[in-house]
Amino acid sequence: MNALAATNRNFRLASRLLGLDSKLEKSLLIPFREIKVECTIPKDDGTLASYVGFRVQHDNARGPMKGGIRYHPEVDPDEVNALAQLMTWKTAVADIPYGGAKGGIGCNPRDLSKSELERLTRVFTQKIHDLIGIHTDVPAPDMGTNAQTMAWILDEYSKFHGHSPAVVTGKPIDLGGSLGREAATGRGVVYATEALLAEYGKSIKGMTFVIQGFGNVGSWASRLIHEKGGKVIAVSDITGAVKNPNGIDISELLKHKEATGSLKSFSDGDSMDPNELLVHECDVLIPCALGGVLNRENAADVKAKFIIEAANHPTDPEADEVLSKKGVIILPDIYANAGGVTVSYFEWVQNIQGFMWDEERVNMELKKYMTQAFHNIKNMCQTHDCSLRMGAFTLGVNRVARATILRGWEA
Ligand SMILES: NC(=O)C1=CN([C@@H]2O[C@H](COP(=O)(O)OP(=O)(O)OC[C@H]3O[C@@H](n4cnc5c(N)ncnc54)[C@H](O)[C@@H]3O)[C@@H](O)[C@H]2O)C=CC1
Ligand SMILES: O=C(O)CCC(=O)C(=O)O
Repeated sequence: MNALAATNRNFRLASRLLGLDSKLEKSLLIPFREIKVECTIPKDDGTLASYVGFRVQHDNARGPMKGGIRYHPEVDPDEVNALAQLMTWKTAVADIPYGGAKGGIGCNPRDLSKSELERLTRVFTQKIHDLIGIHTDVPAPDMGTNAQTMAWILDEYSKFHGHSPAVVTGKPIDLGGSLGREAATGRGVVYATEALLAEYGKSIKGMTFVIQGFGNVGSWASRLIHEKGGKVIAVSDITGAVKNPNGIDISELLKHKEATGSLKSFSDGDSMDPNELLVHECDVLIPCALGGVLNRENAADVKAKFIIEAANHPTDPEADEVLSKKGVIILPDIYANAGGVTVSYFEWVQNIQGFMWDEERVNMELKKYMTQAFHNIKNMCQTHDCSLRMGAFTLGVNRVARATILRGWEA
């Protein structure tokens, strides 16, 4: 099932649990606006190359639309649509005053030089600058993009609209970024994991973790879990996978990756088949890379007791069913990875106030939001006698539905 069909399915299940009116259900599913633009840039060798960029603005009932921009070869309209919709429910679950959006460009950032990436980002911004804005749609980083990408968007956008730091979040600190934003998604994953494990009388210390993806989210989650005494026994990224049953020294792995650009040939662990990683024996599995990685092909073989969805949409509905039957507890993406957008919200607030918070305050507020959201999800699980995924979906969808009705949807 593709990402959009899966997301629509989860939304509809939540809508039925909430007893939403069918016309409202339909209106909440249809995106506010879908943008598709052609971006042609000169490559460094003087030839021209064309790429397709997307921005899907899903819903703005609760506030400006918010969500990352992804650079990846598999970016397609359905996936961006699904990810935009997930942002709508995610911002509502986190209870931050935003709607949902997502963007992407179908390209492989690893094949582009820094100056080619800059040109591509600037052309994309030129095509969408009239449709984004501080109070309409605020982009941020996602897979394949980072603080530098946001700096280029800010610069290009500001040529048309004047200096506007709050138009993007996840910016470099020197351009108005927030302390703590870079680590925020991984840190939020850790707070979410702690909240979940506490329900089972467990804590991170001493438990074994397997982590897929060692980019922004995966590396920060690994680092913080390692610092809290968790044993990260296997990690993978696009370059390969490494395991060590005694626990990988994450600071050494970070240094190795920095020096070689790869997880290969790490001396403090053995290399392993990346396909084996998701079914490796562990207490907690944390996918931090692509969507759809847990599917009908591998779900039955998963050995983890807990899955924390740091990636967006890592588990397709078929796998969800198999894993639930096996008793695996899944903490859903629209909650587990909400730490990133929550600190993006703090960044936007700081830009609008023209006042910078210290990192301690950012992390303390993040913990408060993540803990509160977990308790709200649990309440929904009790009310509707449902899984954590449906608890999160009913929480998010209900808040968006209420805002939509209050704004006069029936008029
Ligand atoms: N950056 C953020 O603040 C947020 C990111 N997310 C989600 O977290 C996930 C990761 O995002 P980032 O860390 O920002 O991206 P990133 O681009 O910094 O890192 C992605 C990582 O995934 C790895 N990867 C790619 N293909 C892989 C494969 N086939 N097998 C194993 N590893 C593979 C890459 O090598 C890299 O280590 C995505 O699903 C994203 O949507 C969710 C919320 C916020
Ligand atoms: O920080 C943000 O605004 C969005 C992060 C994002 O794209 C996500 O949560 O999937």
